[in-house]
Amino acid sequence: MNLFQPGQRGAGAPTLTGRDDGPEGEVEKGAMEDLRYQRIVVKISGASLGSGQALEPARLRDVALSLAAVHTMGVSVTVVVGGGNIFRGDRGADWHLERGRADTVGMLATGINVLLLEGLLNSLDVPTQVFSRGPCTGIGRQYLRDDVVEALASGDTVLLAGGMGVSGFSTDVPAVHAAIDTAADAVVMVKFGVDGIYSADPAKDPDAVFLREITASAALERNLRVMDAAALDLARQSGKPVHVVPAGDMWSVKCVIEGKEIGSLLLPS
Ligand SMILES: Nc1ncnc2c1ncn2[C@@H]1O[C@H](COP(=O)(O)OP(=O)(O)O)[C@@H](O)[C@H]1O
Ligand SMILES: O=c1ccn([C@@H]2O[C@H](COP(=O)(O)OP(=O)(O)O)[C@@H](O)[C@H]2O)c(=O)[nH]1
Repeated sequence: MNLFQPGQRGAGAPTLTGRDDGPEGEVEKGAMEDLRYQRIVVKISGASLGSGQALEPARLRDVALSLAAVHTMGVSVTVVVGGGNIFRGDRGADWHLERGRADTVGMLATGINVLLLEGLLNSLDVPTQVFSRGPCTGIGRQYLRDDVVEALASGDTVLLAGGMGVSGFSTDVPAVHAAIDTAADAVVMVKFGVDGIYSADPAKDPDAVFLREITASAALERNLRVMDAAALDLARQSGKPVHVVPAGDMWSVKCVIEGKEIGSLLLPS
């Protein structure tokens, strides 16, 4: 078992292109045909934005730098941001909230994260457009597929707030959904506290075994909880590959795009 800690490899003072991070930090623009993917959806788990705390500026900056590096490569990116660092619907009972209301709070939390991430990306000269659903409506523009596709075509990085905009989902679902909507090649899920998919939750089962690849059907059958079942099923149906990579390696998304072996691959079938 190999659980990464956030910031493990991002501790230096990375440049926009990540050139200070050794060979895997090098980013060259212009060789698009050499890249594994040219259009992706990145799901950022809220917990990645603050190790231990809800939000840490240094963690947000690492995430923004990693997305800036991907933008520099010329890759088209839609970013779906979670809210679990601030609030999750399944915590509602602690706050005497019924589930629907608690999910509304969770969706609003994704909006806070998106606004902060947008600010950091803009400070790095990454052009962004924010789209939103449900209770986050008013942050950026309403999510409309054609507008999102147009924003990506203009070269802007798209940020999505509010998940699907309705109760009962995690933000893993809108990540796969956005990949379908934007005809993305793949989804990259940046997960906190884990470096990929395991045979069981490695935080609970010391005998959990790392799985380099697994099909979505097998993950569903084995009830693996690295993402929610609805997202697994959507990945299976849509044929979109989903990479699960560690938040603790700030260049993990770039590594996936470059075709390097990192994390686990959920194969659609
Ligand atoms: N089969 C599994 N493989 C990997 N991680 C798993 C698995 N089942 C559950 N997990 C948990 O999923 C978490 C990552 O999901 P993430 O969305 O980042 O966190 P959260 O669900 O807390 O928001 C890890 O911290 C890990 O403990
Ligand atoms: O379409 C959605 C997406 C999210 N949520 C709520 O928002 C919370 C935060 O999202 P998520 O748990 O996916 O955040 P992450 O764990 O990825 O940070 C969830 O727990 C849900 O309560 C929701 O109700 N509908």
